[in-house]
Amino acid sequence: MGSESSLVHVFLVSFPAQGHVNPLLRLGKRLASKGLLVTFTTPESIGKQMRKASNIGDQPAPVGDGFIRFEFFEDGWDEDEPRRQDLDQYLPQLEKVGKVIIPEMIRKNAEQSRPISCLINNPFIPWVSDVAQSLGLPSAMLWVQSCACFAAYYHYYHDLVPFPSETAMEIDVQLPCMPLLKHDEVPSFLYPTTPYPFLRRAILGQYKNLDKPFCILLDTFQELEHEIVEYMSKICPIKTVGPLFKNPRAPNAAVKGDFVKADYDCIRWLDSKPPASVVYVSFGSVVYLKQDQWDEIAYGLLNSGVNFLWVMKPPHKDSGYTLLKLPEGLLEKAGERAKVVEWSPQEQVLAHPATACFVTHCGWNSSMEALTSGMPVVAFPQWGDQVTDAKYLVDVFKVGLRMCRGEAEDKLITRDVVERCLREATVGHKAVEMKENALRWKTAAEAAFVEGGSSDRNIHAFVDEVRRRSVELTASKPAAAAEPTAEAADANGKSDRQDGDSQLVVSPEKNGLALHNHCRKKWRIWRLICAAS
Ligand SMILES: O=c1ccn([C@@H]2O[C@H](COP(=O)(O)OP(=O)(O)O)[C@@H](O)[C@H]2O)c(=O)[nH]1
Ligand SMILES: O=C(O[C@@H]1O[C@H](CO)[C@@H](O)[C@H](O)[C@H]1O)c1ccc(O)c(O)c1
Repeated sequence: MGSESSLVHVFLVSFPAQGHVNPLLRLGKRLASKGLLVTFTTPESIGKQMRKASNIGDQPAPVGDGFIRFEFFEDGWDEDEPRRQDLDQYLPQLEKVGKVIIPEMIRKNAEQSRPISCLINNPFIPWVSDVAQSLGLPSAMLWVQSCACFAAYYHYYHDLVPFPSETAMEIDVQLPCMPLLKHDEVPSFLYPTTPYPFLRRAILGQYKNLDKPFCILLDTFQELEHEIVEYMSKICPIKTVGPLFKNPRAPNAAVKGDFVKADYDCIRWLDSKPPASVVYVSFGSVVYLKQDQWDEIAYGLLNSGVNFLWVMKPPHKDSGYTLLKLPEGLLEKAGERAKVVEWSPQEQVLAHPATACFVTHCGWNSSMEALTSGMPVVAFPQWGDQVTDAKYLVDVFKVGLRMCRGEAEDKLITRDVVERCLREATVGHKAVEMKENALRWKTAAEAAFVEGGSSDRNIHAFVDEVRRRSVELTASKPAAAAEPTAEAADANGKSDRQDGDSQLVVSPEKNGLALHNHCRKKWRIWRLICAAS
């Protein structure tokens, strides 16, 4: 392991949501384990929660051959600003502030002998690749959903195939190398009637900037989405690097990004239960069901006779949702059969031998975690990618059964249906078949992430490319940075990339680049001295 400041340094910028932070942080740990210095950043509003819930310290944490460290930034709003819950207001604010503050953070890191060689962002904050370009730095993007969803949004954005529209609401969608998607299996933000047009805008924003990252990393694996990965890799520079939540070389479980402290009591409770006897129920960090649906699920769980572990997180105070309650007396009736927590250590729950199946909203992180843990699912998708993930989990990967088709159907799933699904998922031939398939995916996932597997090779190639570009950055003359060419000046401060590969960039942020080079030269001298002594 090198000293922290002698390593190639990548800077990860995350949108502040749990489903975004988790995969980017996991990528960070993976990159660190391969010998990079990784700085992870997201707004302080979330940083504060992460520090409290996940023991994030001020010092760089060693992970494998490298290190990970955290720097949070102020998004310019008060701590309790309710507008953060409104993406149409929050995303422009984040962009306005981020475009100023991220370059400052990068400059500071260079001054402190940690020059940055690459920026990586996740969706909803595509401007990070503009920042990288303006500083003459390479950038990459981590897509945090399936490759199938990546392809669906891509084809929608470029208008390549017909999607449901106001005049043809219920058409099925045929995308290349994908199963036929019924109108309600397409990512629901693309429905003409979506109540979340702001989320469509947020996701599609990334596609405007898709030519900027030199690489698009996907938290999936080649063998899982074989055909569509192959197809999309002919169009975009994608690399599958999942499942990211497994880090075979350097797990460093101490570095976590939970916003809420996980309740480990539930693991002790699981320890007391027989193998494959517990249904785990969680709808992730954003989905919030209606009270009447909650009641039906509660009675379905009670009537089915299964043990159940249920995550009931309180809603954000500004979300407009009211606290969901369990029907009176239900927990008393369930007694030792039930455990309710506000937030679980989900990875451990899914890996626990007592857990039989997972009732999930089918967010992509939960879907990947279930597949990789060999855990069958009962799909209860609501919106966005969840409806497409449910289709894949049930019909393509064959590890689950469907309890609902999504929020757009506006249908109450009754306690009888819940009970029937839970029985089917836990006992009988369907349950056995789903478990066998899930275990096959677990094995395939392991083969992808172990040393030499498809995802490991892709991470390795990515790290090599970051290193190569870092050397190019170092080799580029500070003089070039200090004197923009006429062409670059004409480009009004935009980067002056000569070809796809060259990162010899003239930018208005010339001081940043000059500093980068200056510092890297200092290191090389320092390393020579160390080697000699
Ligand atoms: O009680 C819980 C519920 C969720 N998660 C984690 O939160 C993330 C949720 O991401 P996902 O994409 O599944 O759903 P989202 O919250 O983004 O809708 C996953 O990594 C889960 O492991 C967790 O640790 N404990
Ligand atoms: O994080 C949000 O949405 C979740 O993102 C996951 C990764 O893209 C996805 O798999 C999951 O299904 C989504 O629930 C999110 C959505 C809306 C919003 O206003 C947020 O602040 C975050």
